[in-house]
Amino acid sequence: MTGDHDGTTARTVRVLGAPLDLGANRRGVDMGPSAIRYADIEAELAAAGINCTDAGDLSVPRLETSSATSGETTRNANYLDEIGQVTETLATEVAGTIDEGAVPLVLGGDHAVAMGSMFGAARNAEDGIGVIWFDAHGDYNTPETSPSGNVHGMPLAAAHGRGEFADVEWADTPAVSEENTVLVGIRSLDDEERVALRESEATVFTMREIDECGITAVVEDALEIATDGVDGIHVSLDLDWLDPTVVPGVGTPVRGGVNYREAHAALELVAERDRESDLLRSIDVVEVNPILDRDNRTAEVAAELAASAFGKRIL
Ligand SMILES: NC(=[NH2+])NCCC[C@H](N)C(=O)O
Ligand SMILES: [Mn+2]
Ligand SMILES: [Mn+2]
Repeated sequence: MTGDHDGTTARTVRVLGAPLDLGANRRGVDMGPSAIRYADIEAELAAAGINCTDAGDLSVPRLETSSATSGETTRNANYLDEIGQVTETLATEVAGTIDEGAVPLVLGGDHAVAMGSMFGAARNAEDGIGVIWFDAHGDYNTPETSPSGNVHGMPLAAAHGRGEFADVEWADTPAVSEENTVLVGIRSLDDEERVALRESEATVFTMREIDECGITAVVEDALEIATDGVDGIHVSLDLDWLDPTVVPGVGTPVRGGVNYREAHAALELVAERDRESDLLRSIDVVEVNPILDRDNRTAEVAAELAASAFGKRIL
């Protein structure tokens, strides 16, 4: 558990910028942390009654100066070694933040940063952690199955130690419990990724389940499954979870996503459950690409959703 907290004692949040873009094949996502700060995440969190400190950005190798040639060192997982250097540092920061009794809010960067967040969140979690993965994509490829070689399509499979990731010690995170992993809002899977997800013990709520049961019922179920028997959960929010009409600034948009209110409803439920039972260990908010955005809209939505996850309410 991450400390006592009954709704009156506010959470302390530590913002960690992770401007990584080596996991995606479209540049610009490295500017995500700046854009989300520009959207005034601190004011949004203050409105949620949150004490917030900003630890700045991790240093990240630049593509321009990187000596790695994609694919050569690690088969079909571009820049995997460089990404590992970043996520190892991030994991240490995340674990340290949790030790201090604060909640790390990781601002991506591409979704590969979640490997570091989960690794750090799982450290010192005796009973393991659950994960709720809000995304259009499964991010369940491995180097063997990925059609793109982009590591941002692999972080969840990496945490579960699938395929080649079983031998990557900074990625494989046994304390991330597969049966406590829940994906929500999925609508784009590659063929082999679909097979891998079906085989896994993770629960997948696709857009179809949201259509049928509504976002509230789905997220309540997700919280139930993710928190069962573990020390807490990591929440990973890929902005492409939302419909591209709401968030134009993402690199891999997929139509048919959740709308603005559904997204808030989901994260408000996370906050509500956290108030009751103190389950939130860490959050990441990823894949905001300001180059593709319009008027910083996607970063604003990212900041607002983070505030909802930490308890900002309408009334
Ligand atoms: N975090 C993301 N936006 N992931 C997109 C992944 C897209 C595709 N499934 C791939 O593996 O290349
Ligand atoms: Mn995605
Ligand atoms: Mn993703």
